[in-house]
Amino acid sequence: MDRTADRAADVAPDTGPDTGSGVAPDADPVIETRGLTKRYRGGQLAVDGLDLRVPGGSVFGFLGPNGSGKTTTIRMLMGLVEPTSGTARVLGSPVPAAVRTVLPHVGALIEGPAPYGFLTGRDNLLRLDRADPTADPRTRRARVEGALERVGLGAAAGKRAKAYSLGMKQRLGLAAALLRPRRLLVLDEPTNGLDPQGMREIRALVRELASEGTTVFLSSHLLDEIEQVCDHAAVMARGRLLVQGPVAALAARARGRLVVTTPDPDTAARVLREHGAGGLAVEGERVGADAPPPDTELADLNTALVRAGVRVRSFGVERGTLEDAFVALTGEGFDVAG
Ligand SMILES: Nc1ncnc2c1ncn2[C@@H]1O[C@H](COP(=O)(O)OP(=O)(O)OP(=O)(O)O)[C@@H](O)[C@H]1O
Repeated sequence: MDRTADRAADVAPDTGPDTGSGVAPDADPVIETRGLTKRYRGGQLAVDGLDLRVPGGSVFGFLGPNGSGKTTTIRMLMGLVEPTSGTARVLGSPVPAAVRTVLPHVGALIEGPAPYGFLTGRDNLLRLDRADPTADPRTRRARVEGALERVGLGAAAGKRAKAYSLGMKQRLGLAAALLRPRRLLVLDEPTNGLDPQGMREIRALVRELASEGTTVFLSSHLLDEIEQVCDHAAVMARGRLLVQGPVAALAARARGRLVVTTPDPDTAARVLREHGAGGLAVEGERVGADAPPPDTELADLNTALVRAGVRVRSFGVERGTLEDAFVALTGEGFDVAG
């Protein structure tokens, strides 16, 4: 394993391009853990010395393959699982000690949502709202209708929940979390089991909520989901935090690939090799190589290709992705099956 994987690295917020998140780097953390660890009774070390910092106002992606410890972490943050050691603060208060004062400000969607199947979606929400002693009964209807509309369940509100698809149940769970204003939303794999359209809708909703100032902490095993929705991320593997920071800075750590498209791929590969390029791969008319070090003058490389008679159709460095960063950190592929 790469040595950098032995210690979680923080990526300095100001090293990457502007993420457009509007999150000040020194914003008070909404979630902060120190050495948070969970060893299950069977001896399984599910979370190992986690130092997590989620800035206020961020859309924070908690990324890792299945089994990397995301759900266990979320359960510790919500006071559902007792940590073996370490500390955690949510909205500035220690959990699990202060979980009763913290949780009313946190909307959580953990595990598969389990509405009452014999009740309609609307009646499920009315029931939940009624169970909340702080909810004003006079505004209950409006609150419930507002939450239903927000998640796109307005038209299906009168159907029994047992007739709902998984995606509709997921939305109903989100609507329940949105019945009162929340400072923090914690969503465990919110798009799991959804079709592409359902995924797009949930992602758009997450962005909308974030734009209103709610911090969103969402776990996912989907790299592209984190890149699309989140401005900050932490990457987990085997219970340990590999890296955290702004998504743009994380992706920038991966050097990306130099890609040349040409009808003369063999000559191009030879010239690149002669100029010290590593990781060469030829695929049809596409020649890829590890991106050269930042001090390399790309124009010189291009000139060398042309001088050698390579007809260059396109030439450039493709930006590194979070997946590249993950592979660089772990030396492994991002295996969603765990
Ligand atoms: N209640 C439990 N008892 C024993 N081991 C557990 C328990 N819950 C989870 N584990 C183990 O802890 C490790 C981390 O699991 P966890 O569910 O936190 O990971 P995850 O990243 O959320 O994965 P997934 O997306 O599959 O839920 C796994 O090896 C899992 O088998």
